[in-house]
Amino acid sequence: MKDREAEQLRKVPVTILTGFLGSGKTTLLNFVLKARHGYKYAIIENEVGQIGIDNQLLKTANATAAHTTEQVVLLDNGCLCCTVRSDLVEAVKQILLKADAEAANVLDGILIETTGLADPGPVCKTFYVEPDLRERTRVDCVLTVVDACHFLQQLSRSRSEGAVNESMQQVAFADKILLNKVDAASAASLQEVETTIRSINALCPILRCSLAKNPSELPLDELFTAQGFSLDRILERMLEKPGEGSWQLSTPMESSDGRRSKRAKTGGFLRASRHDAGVGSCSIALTGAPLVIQRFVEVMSALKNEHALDLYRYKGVVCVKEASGELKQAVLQGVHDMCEFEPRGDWPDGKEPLSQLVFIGRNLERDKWMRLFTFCQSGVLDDPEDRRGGTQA
Ligand SMILES: Nc1nc2c(ncn2[C@@H]2O[C@H](COP(=O)(O)OP(=O)(O)OP(=O)(O)O)[C@@H](O)[C@H]2O)c(=O)[nH]1
Repeated sequence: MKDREAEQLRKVPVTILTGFLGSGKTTLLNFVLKARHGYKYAIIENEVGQIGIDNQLLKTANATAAHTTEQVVLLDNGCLCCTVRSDLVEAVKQILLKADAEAANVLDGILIETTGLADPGPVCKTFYVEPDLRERTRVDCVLTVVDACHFLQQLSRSRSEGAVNESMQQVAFADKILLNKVDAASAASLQEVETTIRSINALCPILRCSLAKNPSELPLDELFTAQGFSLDRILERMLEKPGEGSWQLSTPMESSDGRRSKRAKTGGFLRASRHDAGVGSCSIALTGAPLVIQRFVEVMSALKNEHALDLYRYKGVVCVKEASGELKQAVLQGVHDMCEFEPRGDWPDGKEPLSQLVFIGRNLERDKWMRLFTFCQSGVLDDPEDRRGGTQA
């Protein structure tokens, strides 16, 4: 295993658990607290309001489960995505201190249950920007519980003008989805829910389950170590399955300019699939030429600055050309304005350059972005013709 990956795996994985009201989050956490599954998780519960009901339910469960040593911490001072990030930092530090103090207390993970209305973005960001948390923990996955019986209804319920559609947002953010209550839904409606989920988030794995009926069927270790944020894992998955699902190429790309299209043959891209409110997924694939790294970095940073609020998740593996002329493989992943981009070795000799990017969020301007990324394919930095092109971005 590479050093970088090994170092990441040494950190305590943090799972951000979301899901609309009543989807089954507390049922899942109760199972985690009560069952003899052999893992030790600390749970951070976020509730808005004066009285923490879920927390009491969880505490009851914990009290009857003497064999567990998990901790439950309640943050009840407001929604995690809005107001209590310092509480969150403090809670995580306390959990780590306790684990350090008890030699036998090997912590398998920290689970954070957000309120049914939270944007997980700022929660993720807290773990990247706070040095102590970054040192000891890693965001592993946004896990979204979907209620198979009520999801379609929740998705289309009327909202005030401009209000966020939380159910849609939670699906859009997900690295993994637990499609819950399958015991109470028909095969046809399950299929319809899955198709709708796919129209919002074309990427994430969907695991059907009955958290109340058959919780022990859940592969907890896989669930809480999904590595949805790991650059190495993203690279691995995309190289393993380059032609699957949202990575398939479809509509041929229209070149923005004939001269460039001769130099850089472009593969195509999957048209954005969208639900209402403009939330959807959009994949872009470019072949025929690498992306000039400085241009790509410039385009990505402009894109995330301009669209930070609307970009829920984005991931990609790209073939970049460095100033030296060398081709490298690089991986990126981001949430809102938080973006990680790192090289992952040389581009394999003889392999045709291929860059694949996926964006999930609102108001995805795929045609415009496609033109911008195509522009990144042209020229080399010391080429005067290329410099002329640079002013057109
Ligand atoms: N039929 C069925 N019902 C379930 C299942 N899982 C949970 N429920 C029921 O769904 C209801 C809501 O479950 P909770 O776990 O409280 O949901 P939650 O997401 O924590 O809800 P909030 O705290 O309101 O956000 C409860 O009555 C559960 O018993 C399931 O697998 N099948």
